[in-house]
Amino acid sequence: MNQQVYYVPKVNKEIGNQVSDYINTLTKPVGSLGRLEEIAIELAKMKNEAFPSVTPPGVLVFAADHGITEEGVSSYPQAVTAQMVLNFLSGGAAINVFSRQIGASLNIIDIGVAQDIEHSSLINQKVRYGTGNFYREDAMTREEAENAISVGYEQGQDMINNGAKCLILGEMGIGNTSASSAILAVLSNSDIASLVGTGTGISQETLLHKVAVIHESLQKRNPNPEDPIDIISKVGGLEIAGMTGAMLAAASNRVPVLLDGFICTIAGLLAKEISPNSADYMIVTHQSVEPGHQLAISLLGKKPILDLGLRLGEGTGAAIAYPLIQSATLMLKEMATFDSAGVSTKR
Ligand SMILES: O=C(O)c1ccc[n+]([C@@H]2O[C@H](COP(=O)([O-])O)[C@@H](O)[C@H]2O)c1
Ligand SMILES: Cc1cc2nc[nH]c2cc1C
Repeated sequence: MNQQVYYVPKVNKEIGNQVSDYINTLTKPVGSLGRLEEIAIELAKMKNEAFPSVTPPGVLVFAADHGITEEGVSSYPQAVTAQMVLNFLSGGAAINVFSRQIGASLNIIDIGVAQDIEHSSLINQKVRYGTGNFYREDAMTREEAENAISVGYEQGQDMINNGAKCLILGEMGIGNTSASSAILAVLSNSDIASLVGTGTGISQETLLHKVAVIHESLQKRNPNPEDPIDIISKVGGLEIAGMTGAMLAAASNRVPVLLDGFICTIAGLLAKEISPNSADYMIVTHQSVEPGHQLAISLLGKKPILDLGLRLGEGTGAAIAYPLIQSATLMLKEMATFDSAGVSTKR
């Protein structure tokens, strides 16, 4: 296997206990800020700081194409990936709107779009022109899978070096719910039919076809469940591997990562396979409509914050949840304690 090693420190449980005690001294009934209190404690453990900050956030959107689209598994043509990249670059996509709303820098990375795109703001890190159609051939070579992870790692590191205090990861790739479902079936040893969803919105008839295509592909490709690089190279996606790499960079730097929907969470599972401690730096921001998402979240050992019926991708759900995570940090930093405010704790 000879896989590259990514060092990720353990989170600091001790500081988590201290912050938990401190939260109980703030001017509110004990436990009354519910999930926000848990998030504040998690952030403190990740950052090894009593008063962690997540401001400013940095958003990375990885775009790539999927050869499996040749099998008719998506309701949109492959060309939409490149068209949406241009839309991201001109500021009109949902992730542009929400990134502006939360004051985030937004980087768009072409890690494997099937056509050349010329734009001064595009980060061109194309590993190859889309994946191979995994119904007929491997999605990519092992080397390409490793390169895509390295590209993601470098992009994550750059965003952190430029001052991002948390990373929001998103993707764009027509066909990537098929790749993600295939990866999840391998990692969870589950029946593919229970995981596959309608992605961008296919009919029930096409859904049955999608299940059959992925089922047969898995039999033909037979990825090794113990080897995440093998899984990526057989049935994966370049943008998925890119997000995995960015998550490893964040975790190595003790920077929290806000996970978006189904595809992003699958990248999280791969990062956890590569470096188990990395999962401790991930926050699952929402529950996507894709049926496999619930299983993926539970394999990460997480609870989603929001359930808004989202199925867009691009990092949008994570950007929408960001203000709540910021609220958790501001609660810690700005609320008065009973002592300092002269408020009584007992009747
Ligand atoms: O994030 C999600 O949970 C999600 C669920 C369904 C679809 N998507 C987006 O839709 C595209 C993949 O859908 P599909 O049907 O082409 O496999 C891809 O660009 C994703 O960003 C995203
Ligand atoms: C229009 C469109 C926008 C998207 N953003 C993420 N995935 C997408 C898929 C489509 C089809």
